[in-house]
Amino acid sequence: MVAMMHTPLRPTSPLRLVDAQPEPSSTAPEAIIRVENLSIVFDVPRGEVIAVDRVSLAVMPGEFVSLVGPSGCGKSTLLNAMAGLERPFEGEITVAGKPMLAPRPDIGMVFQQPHLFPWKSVRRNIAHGPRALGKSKTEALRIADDLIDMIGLTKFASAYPHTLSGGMQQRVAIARALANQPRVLLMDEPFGALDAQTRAVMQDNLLELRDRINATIVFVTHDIDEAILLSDRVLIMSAGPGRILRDLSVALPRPRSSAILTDPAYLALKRDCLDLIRTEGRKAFEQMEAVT
Ligand SMILES: Nc1ncnc2c1ncn2[C@@H]1O[C@H](COP(=O)(O)OP(=O)(O)OP(=O)(O)O)[C@@H](O)[C@H]1O
Repeated sequence: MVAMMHTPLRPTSPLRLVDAQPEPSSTAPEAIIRVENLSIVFDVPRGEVIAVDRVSLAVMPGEFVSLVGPSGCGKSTLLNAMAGLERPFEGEITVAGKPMLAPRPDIGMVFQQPHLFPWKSVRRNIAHGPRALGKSKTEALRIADDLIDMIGLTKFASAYPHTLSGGMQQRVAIARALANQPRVLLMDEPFGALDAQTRAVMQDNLLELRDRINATIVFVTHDIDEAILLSDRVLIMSAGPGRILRDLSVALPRPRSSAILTDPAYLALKRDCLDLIRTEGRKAFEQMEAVT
């Protein structure tokens, strides 16, 4: 297990969710991720799907932002675009001041499946990125060893992926994404394939890791508990075409633990979020039915 090193990011404040930004967030000058008027349209046999529709958002350095919304509302498409994986698009995406036109080593990505190299040990999976970026073997392995320590898998450094549990593999995938010391970590339902118990442990691990690496994280999830527990802000997306419906600031003190999940105030806020998502989900379903 990862050593506990909690640094409260914000002063203790009452439990509440509030609208994060009364003004368009894209006006913030020091954002590390800036999305301006982004639209992404896919050609499909029946015409076009507007996956993302004129979305603007900004993420500050060190922020943890979750994207939630009904299935098919464009969360993954938006995240992929931030990773430079989705072209062409209309609008503009800049990360650390540079336009996102292709994947970059300063932006790490973690998917629902770990996608590890099956023929490489844990250590070499994690060392792969630094090696590819020209680090010496010694340096790359040193980086890998530090991260293996951080994710609590020291005993498994020489193990091969197929011998690890799903949660352990996903920890390796996160370490591999961190090996290039990304300024931004993009995570697409990284715990979506895990059982509930492993998922809860992984959420705790990520909270601890995040305090240690201080990376900016954008996190896609279907799970509103997960979003509120982990995030500084939760962006709720609307059904197709994909738009940001609400931008909610999670004013919960850090360090956080799953104990907050039973707090009555938290539960009331969760209910508000779920109502919004349910309404959007119904709309998405009705739209799908109308098309098919
Ligand atoms: N490569 C593609 N070609 C055609 N349509 C696509 C493509 N990728 C996504 N879409 C469509 O774009 C819309 C948004 O998809 P996306 O995967 O981004 O949604 P999502 O919110 O991440 O969904 P889920 O929560 O189910 O993963 C959907 O209607 C989807 O069918």
